Amino acid sequence: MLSVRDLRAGYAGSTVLDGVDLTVPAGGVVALLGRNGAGKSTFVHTVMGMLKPYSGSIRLGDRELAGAAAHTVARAGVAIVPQGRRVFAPLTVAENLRIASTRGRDGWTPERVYELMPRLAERRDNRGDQLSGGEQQMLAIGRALLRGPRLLLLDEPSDGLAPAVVDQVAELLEGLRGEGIAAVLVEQDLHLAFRLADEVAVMQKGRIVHRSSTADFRADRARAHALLGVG
Ligand SMILES: Nc1ncnc2c1ncn2[C@@H]1O[C@H](COP(=O)(O)OP(=O)(O)OP(=O)(O)O)[C@@H](O)[C@H]1O
Repeated sequence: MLSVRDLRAGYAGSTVLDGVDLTVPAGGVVALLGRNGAGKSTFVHTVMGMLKPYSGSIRLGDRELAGAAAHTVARAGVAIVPQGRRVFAPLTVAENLRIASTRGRDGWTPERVYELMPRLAERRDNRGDQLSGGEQQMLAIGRALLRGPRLLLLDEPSDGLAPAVVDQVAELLEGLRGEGIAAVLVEQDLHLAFRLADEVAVMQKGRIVHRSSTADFRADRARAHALLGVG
């Protein structure tokens, strides 16, 4: 589904991604873990076409996307839920969803998003900046779904949310499992990552240094500690 090979990218000539190899099977969820500054956000931005790679390959199915502009990558079926959520603050929930759903691909409509997230339906006339952090996160996910993605890039969906709200976001993302949407989940919250992901990839200094099933990763606490500095 997603197949990234020897991807190199960075900022103004500096190298952050130093030869990343990562595959995500159709419908599979891979948690991308790693310490601060490892290059996880840079990776999702590069896959999304927001940052042009220096070299390497990003294939979605049989389509090469390395170097393509973000709107081309989006049309190919990739959607991002960016870190910090980035909903349009002056627009209402309904307006935020409407501008994201110009194509209504794969049957995703605002009504279907409201069914999945009843809280958003209740808040449909509230402005983006009147929403709680959790509601903003749900709106950001709803906006991404309206693109009808085959691959969802989630950059720290738990960031800044209270544990109870993280739980709601987790339930929402679990509810998407049957949709066959593949996902790369960048996450510092290991409980959330383990709950949602089938597989774990660990990035260190712009390279993938470990890849295993989530179950295997969880079973080896010493290795998790060595890779992530956590117990
Ligand atoms: N816009 C930018 N311009 C220049 N350097 C950047 C930019 N964004 C990130 N970097 C640098 O790239 C490196 C990787 O950052 P990145 O945000 O990809 O890491 P990360 O693994 O997502 O970290 P975190 O877990 O803290 O979000 C860091 O050294 C960072 O300072």
